[in-house]
Amino acid sequence: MSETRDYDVIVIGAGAVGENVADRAVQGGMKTAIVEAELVGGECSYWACMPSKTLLRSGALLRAAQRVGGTRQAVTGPLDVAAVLKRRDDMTSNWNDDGQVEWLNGAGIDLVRGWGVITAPREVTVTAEDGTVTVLRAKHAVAVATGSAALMPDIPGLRESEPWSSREATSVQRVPVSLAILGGGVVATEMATAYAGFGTEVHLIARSGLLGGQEPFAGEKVTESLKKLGATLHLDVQPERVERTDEDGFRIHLDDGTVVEADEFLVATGRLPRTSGLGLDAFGLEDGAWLDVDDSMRVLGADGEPVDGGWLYGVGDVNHRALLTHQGKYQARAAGDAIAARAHGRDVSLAPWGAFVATADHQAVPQVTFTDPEVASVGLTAERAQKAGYRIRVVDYEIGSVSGAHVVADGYEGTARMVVDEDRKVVLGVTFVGQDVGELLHSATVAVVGEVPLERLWHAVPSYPTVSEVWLRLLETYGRPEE
Ligand SMILES: Cc1cc2nc3c(=O)[nH]c(=O)nc-3n(C[C@H](O)[C@H](O)[C@H](O)COP(=O)(O)OP(=O)(O)OC[C@H]3O[C@@H](n4cnc5c(N)ncnc54)[C@H](O)[C@@H]3O)c2cc1C
Ligand SMILES: NC(=O)c1ccc[n+]([C@@H]2O[C@H](COP(=O)([O-])OP(=O)(O)OC[C@H]3O[C@@H](n4cnc5c(N)ncnc54)[C@H](O)[C@@H]3O)[C@@H](O)[C@H]2O)c1
Repeated sequence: MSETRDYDVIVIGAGAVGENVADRAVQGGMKTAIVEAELVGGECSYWACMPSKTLLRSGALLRAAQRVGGTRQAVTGPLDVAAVLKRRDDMTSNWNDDGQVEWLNGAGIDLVRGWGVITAPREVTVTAEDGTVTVLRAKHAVAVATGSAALMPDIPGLRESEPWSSREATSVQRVPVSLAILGGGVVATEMATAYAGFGTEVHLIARSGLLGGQEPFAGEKVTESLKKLGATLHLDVQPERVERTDEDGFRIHLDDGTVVEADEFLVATGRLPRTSGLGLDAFGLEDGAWLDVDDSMRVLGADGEPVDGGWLYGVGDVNHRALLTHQGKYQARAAGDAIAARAHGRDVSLAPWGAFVATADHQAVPQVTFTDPEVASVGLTAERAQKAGYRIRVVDYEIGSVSGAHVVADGYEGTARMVVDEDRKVVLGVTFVGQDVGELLHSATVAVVGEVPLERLWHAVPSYPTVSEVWLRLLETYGRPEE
């Protein structure tokens, strides 16, 4: 026997993204249910952003204190790793989602716990852990916000050796003496920074340089800093095979002949979409593939048209546009509002920068990588801008030469890059690398999204003495455009 319930909108996946789709739909007058198989709050709250940033924060502060005369003398002890883990446990509410469920209740969203599968157009069948089956029918839309999972590459012996994914690395209860990490991306570099700060012997194994896709100096500076933190870097190599040691550790054979041994092995080689077994193949979509969507997040079929008349949405990691919480939540606001507007028969324009579209996904995505130094970037790198056909000029400035940076840290080291569209005299992209630059990023995002002309940016005066004065230095280095 199964119960059937009717809604306007059903959201599958109660991560940060699904929660926001549901919230906007409810605010648009839609009766909405959200389906969740694990914890309400999803990856970000329990195994990604929040625990990882908490694991990084204490080490970052300790090092920041050691860079300032006066506190350097006062703060002399090592990190209290147990206290760091305790703070992380508090941040994840000990992997209990009561608080988030309370938020759903307050927002007027019905929670249905269990595994959701799309069993017919606008119909989701949910099987709870105890076997209870509930059939949910939506009058208007089903939004898939099922996120992504860690990708395990095909390396002989890797899967059988049961390495860590980001889930184990962020929820660790006993820090290992040694840790090997595979990957040169965001998860790998952040976790290498966190664990090196804990005193773990870290081996980072990457098939190329670090933080590919960012401006080259970002990866170079993070490489230097990881070495300073005591990590051993194995760059431009691949594991050939992996085996367990008699001591229950890992032995990783690299293709340059090096053998790395470590107590734990974190694989951080990207993500896979959580779309397998969701029932999407019945609508002509490939099972287990990323979802292709339009700017209002309607899932598109192979013909480039919204699937089955347009009731199916794909929001957040699952559409592979930008695997970031803030960008997924931005998509969610657009999708939730578009769903409600369409349900009310209102026109939903897909024109750029409107209320129902996630235009910024295309070339104005901000991201902070919380390594030490932090890497904060938005928009296009010089390489991407050139590939996109822009006529550009690149302006670099050493952040350490800014007075505000001298105050923040003795011998502050960092670099800023501004990529300018020479035809329109607007900023296409900005990258800051340095201590605490994450908090500087939103100024760049406003400049890029607002397409603020450089001549007007000269009138946006950064306060003295803050690190933000790097904006003035970038503009001065570029030269004042003539009227
Ligand atoms: C280690 C790490 C650190 C990160 N740090 C940052 C950061 O600092 N900043 C940032 O912006 N991004 C960060 N990210 C990326 C961020 O975590 C993701 O972009 C974000 O979690 C995506 O949200 P989502 O709601 O799309 O998916 P998820 O958070 O994965 O939520 C999807 C939910 O759907 C549920 N689900 C899946 N299938 C079903 C089904 N069939 N039925 C019912 N429920 C289902 C899952 O249980 C899950 O709760 C990090 C990622 C990792 C791995
Ligand atoms: N601070 C943040 O914003 C933050 C933090 C962590 C994760 N994230 C998000 O989570 C997503 C996943 O992070 P990630 O670090 O796993 O992915 P990533 O795409 O950033 O990096 C993957 C790395 O693995 C390497 N790789 C891929 N396949 C490989 C293979 N077969 N063998 C060896 N190396 C291989 C790549 O060269 C790359 O260096 C990212 O897209 C990121 O946006 C964001």
